[in-house]
Amino acid sequence: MIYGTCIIASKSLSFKALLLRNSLNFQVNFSSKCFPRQIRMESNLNCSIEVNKKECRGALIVLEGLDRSGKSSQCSRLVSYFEGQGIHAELLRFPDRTTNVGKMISAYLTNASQLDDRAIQHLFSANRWEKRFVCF
Ligand SMILES: Cc1cn([C@H]2C[C@H](O)[C@@H](COP(=O)(O)O)O2)c(=O)[nH]c1=O
Repeated sequence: MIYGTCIIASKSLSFKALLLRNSLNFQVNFSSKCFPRQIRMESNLNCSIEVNKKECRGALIVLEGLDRSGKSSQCSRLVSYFEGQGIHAELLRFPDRTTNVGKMISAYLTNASQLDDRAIQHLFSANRWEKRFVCF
């Protein structure tokens, strides 16, 4: 059984995250203040992320939070943890400024270019589509 979790990272909430204890069989303590939300992704009783079976779809763990709330740091820690457990993990970050669309977003975010607010939101969406082969 594979579970995913969505964690809201916030500067104002205090917690100790218990991540997927039953299915992934590990516990992670986050140094920053986070609030765990929502759990289940998929039910396949023969599938455990611990054994990294090819037929498993894996778990998608999403960290959301305000700018500068520590999402990137916590993601890096999670990836390190998984790698230490011998579990393959990929870190995806959005916006991904390395792609063609990401470069346009980066220019917008650094005030190097001006874009309509609605147009930039479409670019954020397109930026995720650019990474679909990693995600699916
Ligand atoms: C991923 C994403 C980021 N953003 C904003 C939030 C941040 O201010 C900025 C990304 O900053 P960052 O690269 O330092 O994380 O882009 C959106 O407005 N929409 C989105 O979908």
